[in-house]
Amino acid sequence: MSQEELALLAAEIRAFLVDKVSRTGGHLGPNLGVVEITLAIHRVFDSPHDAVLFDTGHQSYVHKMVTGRLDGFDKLRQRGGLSGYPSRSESEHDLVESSHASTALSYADGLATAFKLSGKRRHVVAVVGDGALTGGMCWEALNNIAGDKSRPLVIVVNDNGRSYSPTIGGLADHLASLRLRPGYERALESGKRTLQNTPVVGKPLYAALHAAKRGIKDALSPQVMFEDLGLKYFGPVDGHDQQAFEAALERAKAFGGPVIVHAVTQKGRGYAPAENHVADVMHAIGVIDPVTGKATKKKAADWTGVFAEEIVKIGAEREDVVTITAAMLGPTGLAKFAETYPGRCLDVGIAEQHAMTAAAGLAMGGMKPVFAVYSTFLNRAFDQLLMEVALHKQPVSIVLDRSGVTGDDGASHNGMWDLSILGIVPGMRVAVPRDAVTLREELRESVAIDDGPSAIRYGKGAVIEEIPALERIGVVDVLRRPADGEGKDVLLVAVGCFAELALEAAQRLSDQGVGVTVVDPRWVVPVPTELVAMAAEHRLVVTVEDAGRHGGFGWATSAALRDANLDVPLRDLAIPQRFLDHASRNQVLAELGLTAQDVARRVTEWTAEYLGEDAEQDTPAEAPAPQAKESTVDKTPASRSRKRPQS
Ligand SMILES: Cc1ncc(C[n+]2csc(CCOP(=O)(O)OP(=O)(O)O)c2C)c(N)n1
Ligand SMILES: CC(=O)[C@@H](O)[C@H](O)COP(=O)(O)O
Ligand SMILES: [Mg+2]
Repeated sequence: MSQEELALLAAEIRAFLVDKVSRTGGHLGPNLGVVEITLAIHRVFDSPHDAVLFDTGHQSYVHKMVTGRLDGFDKLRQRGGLSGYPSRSESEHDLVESSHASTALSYADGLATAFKLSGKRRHVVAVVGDGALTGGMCWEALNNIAGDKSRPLVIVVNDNGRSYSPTIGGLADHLASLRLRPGYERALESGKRTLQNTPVVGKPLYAALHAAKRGIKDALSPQVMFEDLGLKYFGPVDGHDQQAFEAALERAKAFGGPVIVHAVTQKGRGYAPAENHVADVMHAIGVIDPVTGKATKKKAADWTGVFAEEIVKIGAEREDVVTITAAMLGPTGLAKFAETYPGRCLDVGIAEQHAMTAAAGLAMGGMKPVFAVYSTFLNRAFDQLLMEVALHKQPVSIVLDRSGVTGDDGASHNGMWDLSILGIVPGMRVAVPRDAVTLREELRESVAIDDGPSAIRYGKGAVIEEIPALERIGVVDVLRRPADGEGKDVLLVAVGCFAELALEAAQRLSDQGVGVTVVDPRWVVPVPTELVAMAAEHRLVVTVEDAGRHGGFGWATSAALRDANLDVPLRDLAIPQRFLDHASRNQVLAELGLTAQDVARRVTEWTAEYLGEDAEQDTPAEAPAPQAKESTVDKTPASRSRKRPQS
């Protein structure tokens, strides 16, 4: 294609992105910014012979378009449709299922070594954003990449100055300084003239400052920074100037060793509503009107919003409260806090590990840190939580957003591992609110804890204002008791947002004559002792949670019942231990059998199995086959729960 044709193609791609992503939702801003660099990479390199990697992968839509997946965009991020990230099952051009940031350079280092060892002459090209580059893994990788200069490895730094919000920290300042370089040169020049012409200061000071110039330049120039690491650096290049960027890539390719090509791009490029979107230049959108860029559906009150409001109130009451985000100020609900209390909200970049240990340091220094993070990204900071926070009994509050099934972002973004990993941290306490009222309450309870770590977890989407309790016993809320004339057949333990589902299931069961008590444990780690006592009064315990089954709440409760020598049978409904395909949250939950109808159906089956014929009921006709995982732990043939004799 000629340069004119390429410019037309870029414009067509942008129009296509706006048209499709406005209908499905997805990562619009990042993809509008990488049109030219993606085309250039595919023109200069030979994918899939050459390995092309996108860090995080949310900016791989254009790559998908030019590798034969144009038709898939009608169902982007929907069940059975294109993934929102590179996907190995979709194309041989996708090498990794990226989506957790800052991994591409490590993959690239490994691939380049593998190609070298197997004698293959294949280039590796990794595109990494300025945001992703704030993650520690990138620097571990750069250190190793620079250690072997014989491998053809091209790192494209896609520098748009933003993660969601402007990228922060020393590295970001380094990159930003480049754009200001003419000003920097002029400042140096004028400083030089002023000093030379000032008789009192005179030549010695000028000489000293001149000697320091190299130091100043080091501090301001990313070129020096990368070259000091031993990496060849080309740039900065205008990442929207296709010809210039291709020329830089050709040079990088010819160089033959590890090289950084620094592309300056504009996130949201070419679509005014994105370019003018102050908060995050449409990093990730829902369905919008493509003309105005406005959301077509009114947003219901959500969990993040409730947290956002309450933490601002808590911040007013306690000056020691300091919040932390790993580059997700808006999405985790901390933007208002940061605005209200400047200096008391730390955006540390995509650096969850650092965030956790910095939180420990803040707590040691007398502050009350509140680290708000998506549940799936907590995985990154597990060791820091275990060793730096928990071992030192530091009162860090962790606020886990997007817990449980999130759906459309696919396997990596479901927050289904948090209870499993938090459950093994000594001294850890975890609350799971069921509604907005308990979220506010449990957040305050967490912030009040001063002798160790605690977490509060909630999911994606709308929140109910209040699901009232009949009574609180210890920390446990009783939401429903068996109707008059019904026995204490089933203790249905609903974790967090599943309270509503459990109440509906209980009503279905009551209609069949099964007596159900529904409780919300509120604090799920450790398992409340009151809950164990309640279990002893019932004939069957069923737990239902929006969390991974292995090591989840049902798992832990089962162990607690065993420890108490209780023989009451327990069945747990939770997310099975497998990676879940992308689809809407409700579709995924339905596929897992985590709906009120399915829960009622399973409990009906179990009551027949465990409670004998007196409780046997017909299975509701309309219920589909359930697939949620349940355990067989504590399955006893006894028709009554009983205290096991002490031995
Ligand atoms: C470990 C991890 N933490 C947080 C995120 C959430 N996240 C996704 S994209 C993004 C910003 C990425 O910025 P950058 O790499 O500069 O890419 P851009 O969107 O600007 O192109 C963040 C924080 C993530 N994907 N992985
Ligand atoms: C790429 C990434 O990790 C985030 O952008 C994520 O897709 C955001 O998800 P939410 O839309 O749930 O905030
Ligand atoms: Mg960026």
